[in-house]
Amino acid sequence: MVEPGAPAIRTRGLRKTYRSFTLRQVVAVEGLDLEVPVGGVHAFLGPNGAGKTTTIRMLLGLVRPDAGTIQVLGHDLPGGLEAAVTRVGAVVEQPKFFPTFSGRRNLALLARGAGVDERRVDEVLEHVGLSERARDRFRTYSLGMKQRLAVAATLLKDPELVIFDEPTNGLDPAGIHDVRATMRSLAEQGRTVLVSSHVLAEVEQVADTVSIVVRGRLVADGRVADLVGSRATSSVRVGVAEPGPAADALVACGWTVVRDGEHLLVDGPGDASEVARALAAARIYPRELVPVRADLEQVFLELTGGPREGHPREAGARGARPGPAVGAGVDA
Ligand SMILES: Nc1ncnc2c1ncn2[C@@H]1O[C@H](COP(=O)(O)OP(=O)(O)OP(=O)(O)O)[C@@H](O)[C@H]1O
Repeated sequence: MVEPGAPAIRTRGLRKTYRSFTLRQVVAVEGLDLEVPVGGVHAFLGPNGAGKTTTIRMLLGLVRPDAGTIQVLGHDLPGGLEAAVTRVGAVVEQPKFFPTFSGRRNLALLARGAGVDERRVDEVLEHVGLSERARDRFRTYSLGMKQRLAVAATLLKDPELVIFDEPTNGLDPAGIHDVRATMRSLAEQGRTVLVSSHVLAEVEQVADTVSIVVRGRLVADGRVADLVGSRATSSVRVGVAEPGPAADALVACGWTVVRDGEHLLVDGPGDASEVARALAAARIYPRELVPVRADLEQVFLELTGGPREGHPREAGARGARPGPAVGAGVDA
């Protein structure tokens, strides 16, 4: 057991540098303080190259840090590595399964090797929703099923902490959905799940808490709901019969307005009632006025330095499809 109140993972001042091919020093992780609470799904987010995989490899004792401390389930690494890893399951890369053996037979072999009762094999297959296909050959599985078999393999030893590194890479929407559901159900059983990703939309729906890293440093952490509520600005979606005059009235208030057909997306007002007042003053009465909650992606873009150029989905207020800009300080 982790001592009450202690996190499942705690790192302090973690640092790792590599030498590149040209002997240039690459700082992968720089003074990282990561804290993952016990229970629930914790998303470890960052753009490509932010140092997520390196951190996970340090947590699993696969890479040696240059500096800093690591505690996993209350065990100090590297001394407590053995005690820690027996309580941790990790899905870090495509595991090697025998292609011509069934999923069940592959797991039975792993169970035997790990000294785990073979009855557990059927439990874990059931858990990841593979019971019906358990006797089919591994090579006939879809990518999502292969990924679920990998999760099942890590569950054989009944780990308290399950770590996924980019688990949805290469999966189709159905596969992504399945992996997400598996993570959620692991958390509901009281386990701690750490999942790294650079695809925010995929983890936002499943994560309770989050740490965001950029260039090896922590830039934000906390509950997803708190982070979204505190960091990103919200906007208001307005439906009006005559968007033109309405946009003029709203822009005159100093707000940013993006037009999307008969809707306007307004950034800047404190809440929807300010928009209603401004429109009423111009004798315009909207048929729809909806606050648009900011999402984790918006927070992420704010923290990681903004959108990639020329990518409309990331280039402005969420909720507005790119539309003609109609106001000063327009965001399209
Ligand atoms: N073995 C290595 N040798 C040299 N540089 C490395 C090595 N492994 C990682 N790096 C570099 O360290 C930095 C962090 O890489 P890392 O794979 O940890 O990031 P990441 O956040 O997992 O990225 P991604 O989302 O693309 O998987 C990158 O600049 C990467 O090129």
